[in-house]
Amino acid sequence: MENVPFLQAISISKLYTGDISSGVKNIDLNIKSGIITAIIGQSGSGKSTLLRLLYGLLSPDEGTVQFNGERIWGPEEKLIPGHDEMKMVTQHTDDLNLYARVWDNVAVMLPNTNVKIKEEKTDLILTQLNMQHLAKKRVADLSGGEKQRVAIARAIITQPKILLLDEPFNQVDASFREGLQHDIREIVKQTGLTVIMVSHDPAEVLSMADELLVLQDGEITEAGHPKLVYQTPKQLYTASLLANCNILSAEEALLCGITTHKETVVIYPEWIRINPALKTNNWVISQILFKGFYEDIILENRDVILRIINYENDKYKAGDEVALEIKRWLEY
Ligand SMILES: Nc1ncnc2c1ncn2[C@@H]1O[C@H](COP(=O)(O)OP(=O)(O)OP(=O)(O)O)[C@@H](O)[C@H]1O
Repeated sequence: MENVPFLQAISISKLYTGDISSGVKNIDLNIKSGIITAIIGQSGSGKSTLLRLLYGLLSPDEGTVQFNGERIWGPEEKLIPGHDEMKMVTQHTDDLNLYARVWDNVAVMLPNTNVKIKEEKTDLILTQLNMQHLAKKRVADLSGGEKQRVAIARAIITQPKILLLDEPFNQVDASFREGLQHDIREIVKQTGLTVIMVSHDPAEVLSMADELLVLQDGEITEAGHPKLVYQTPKQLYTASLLANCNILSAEEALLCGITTHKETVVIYPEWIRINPALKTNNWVISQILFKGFYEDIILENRDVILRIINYENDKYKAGDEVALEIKRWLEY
């Protein structure tokens, strides 16, 4: 079939108990195949609801979801909710057999028709997810992050067309999270798997996603490549979700030399630098926070506070008076 959208939501709405402030509203969506689409939004913005609607775990009140042109039926219409060609992993790993080995927990997802293929595929997926060393361990003896890897391996081994991830890295500590994110990206690249992930972690969605959807109060308010959405967010909501930005009123922005007719000015920390060549030393460093290979510097000018990133550690100290160069800003 040519030109049939891969996964499409057509004007779907789902309101819980008739409450118009919960759920999702009138969402039109085209998920492209073979890429990672990330959905980001504040807590309660409807991310999980949207994911469950796409998977068929919830029925929309209005609209339809179509996968390869066929309607996805919700739990009211289907005995076993969900879709055969999709797998969903959440932060709960309840369906793992705690007392069985990791290898068996993964292998059990495949049929017994060809034991050799079953063994090869299980070994392959454990290698792809860098967990061969865990193969013989009991799931009960694993850390939260390792259990999460097992859940992802179980989902991927059946070769679904779509993998839905609902905050799957929450249990995984920061040092292992990046490894797992990298492994999933590699699998997407190698196999053409389509991933739809929900997260509230900007670093995660910016580094993993090919396409970013921003959800606000149950509606998609922005969509696009993460770099584009980050650099030129259309809404203040998006900027404050994605960046730890400085938000100033128009009056406060005057202290940065910015004149605007809009209400609010947003300056990302990396758009500001201390420039010793400028002689207007009207900002005072109030705090320097050591962050490893960089520092967060907090500056004050009257009642206005700015946070900037400085990669030249130890060049400045609290109390220094400095001049700032603002390279870019956004107005709302
Ligand atoms: N089963 C339910 N019954 C009633 N209200 C619900 C139900 N599930 C979710 N909601 C409400 O719908 C809104 C969206 O919830 P949802 O879980 O989709 O948001 P979310 O963006 O995934 O939030 P979080 O990041 O906190 O997980 C919230 O206001 C939530 O309280």
